[in-house]
Amino acid sequence: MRRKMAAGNWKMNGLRSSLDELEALAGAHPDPACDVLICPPATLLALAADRCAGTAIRVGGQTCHMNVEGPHTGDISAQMLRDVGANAVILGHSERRADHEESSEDVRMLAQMAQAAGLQTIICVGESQFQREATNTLDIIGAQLSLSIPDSSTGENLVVAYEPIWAIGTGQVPTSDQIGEVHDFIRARLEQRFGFGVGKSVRLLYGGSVKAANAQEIFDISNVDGALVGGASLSAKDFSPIIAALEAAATEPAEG
Ligand SMILES: O=C[C@H](O)COP(=O)(O)O
Repeated sequence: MRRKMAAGNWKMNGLRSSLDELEALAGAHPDPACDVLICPPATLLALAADRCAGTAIRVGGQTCHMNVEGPHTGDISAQMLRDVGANAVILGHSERRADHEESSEDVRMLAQMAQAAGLQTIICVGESQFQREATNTLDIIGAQLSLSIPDSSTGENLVVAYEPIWAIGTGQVPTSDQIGEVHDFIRARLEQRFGFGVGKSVRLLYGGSVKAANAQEIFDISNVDGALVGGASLSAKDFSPIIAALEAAATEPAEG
């Protein structure tokens, strides 16, 4: 049975005072029935790792560079993330793909480096509103999966997050059927490429306007193993009920 995962992406939010939220979260979930990961901005990563030491919360980066070190002003390598205590890194988020023109080929190289450095890679895929309306969603997701995910992936070092771009930060959430269709498709593609064992063991997260109010319904969907949460992960008050909903789902038999 796949262990569920609640991942928080703080994006470009958070000052040192925000780290108090981690203590509140750790206090509310001392022994969670799911993985809990927080990905703060790089400025807070080392501090967050220190604050989370001895708790069930793990920390991760939001991207990394494809080289180990060198003349790349402003960039951070996977080894550097690992060095400050990160266990994971989000790669290929649609905001990175749009703001920094990261292609799926770029994402695959970043993921190779990150996996080689011992980081779990959360690789994001998702369609735009335009692509969904043109009924191209599965073609887009299929291409992103095959180009972004490296051959070095395993059930331990790969997590895939399905994040429809039109649902991110908008309050617009796909229907359960829409989420289920894409998650089932991703599962089938992973099984096809990596074999049944590995394909079945990779966790699939849904991301896009997940809140306490809709979490349970989303976690009941086939092949949804957790969530990648943006806005609602910024405070323990908002993230804690999402984790609780996932813990409740973790006690039910896995589907898919
Ligand atoms: O990485 C997280 C996602 O982009 C979702 O963000 P959101 O929960 O604020 O919609």
